[in-house]
Amino acid sequence: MKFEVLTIFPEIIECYIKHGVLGKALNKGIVEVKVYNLRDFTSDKHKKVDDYPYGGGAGMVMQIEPFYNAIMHLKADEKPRKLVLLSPQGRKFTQKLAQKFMEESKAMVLICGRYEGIDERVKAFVDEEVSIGDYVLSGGELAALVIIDSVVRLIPGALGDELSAVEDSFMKGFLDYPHYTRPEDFKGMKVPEVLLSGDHKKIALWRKRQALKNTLKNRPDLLKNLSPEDMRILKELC
Ligand SMILES: Nc1cc(-c2ccc3ccn(Cc4ccc(CN5CCCC5)cc4)c3c2)n[nH]1
Repeated sequence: MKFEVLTIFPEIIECYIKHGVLGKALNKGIVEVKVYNLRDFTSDKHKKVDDYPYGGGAGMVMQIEPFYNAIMHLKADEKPRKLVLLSPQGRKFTQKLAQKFMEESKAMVLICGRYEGIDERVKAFVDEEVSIGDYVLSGGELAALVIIDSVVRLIPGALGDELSAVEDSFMKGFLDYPHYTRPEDFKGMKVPEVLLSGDHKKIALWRKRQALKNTLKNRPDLLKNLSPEDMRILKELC
């Protein structure tokens, strides 16, 4: 899968993608990330990318021309790609949308604005407008990285054999169970006995109960379409 990122801060993207799972996926050739500096698609000597908003108002707005020039440059190879604009006003990004992007797109262009946003006319050239949450970031780059990271985790082989995105809690529809590792006793804080029992059936049931308990407490909105077994466990918790 190929990601092409349009931004005025390429370093933000370039720095992050070198590390962890993403870095490994890049080294394995499972993923390719190309970052383009929008200033390279300006036509003035000052490489201007923003201007005052028509109609007045605080802050600056990013001009359409650098976005248009960059998008036309990418489209010159006539390869299919999904163009995604990051914005506070976009469609909410979820694990389900990450799965859809991974399944449907061979290549994605992630368009990152800054300042108070970008000229509305850029939207005529994009396929999706996406928000990663109901809060205002300083620009689209962090949102782009969230999308790249969560989509790459879903690519078969990206996580290596020892990990699996399928186990990620949001894939199962509720929150994760608690995790513990050595030491067994840290200043009197002990690991739950069941996890030391070696009884895998009991451990699995304990984990399911804990996951449902966490979900009931923090994200009851996720508790729909439960299996009869999960519903039975949930009823015991109430
Ligand atoms: N999920 C998510 C995505 C983003 C995001 C994505 C792209 C850009 C480009 C610029 N900004 C900063 C920014 C600052 C202020 C406004 C305008 N105000 C917002 C609320 C009232 C009016 C808009 C935009 C971005 C933010 N933020 N959060």
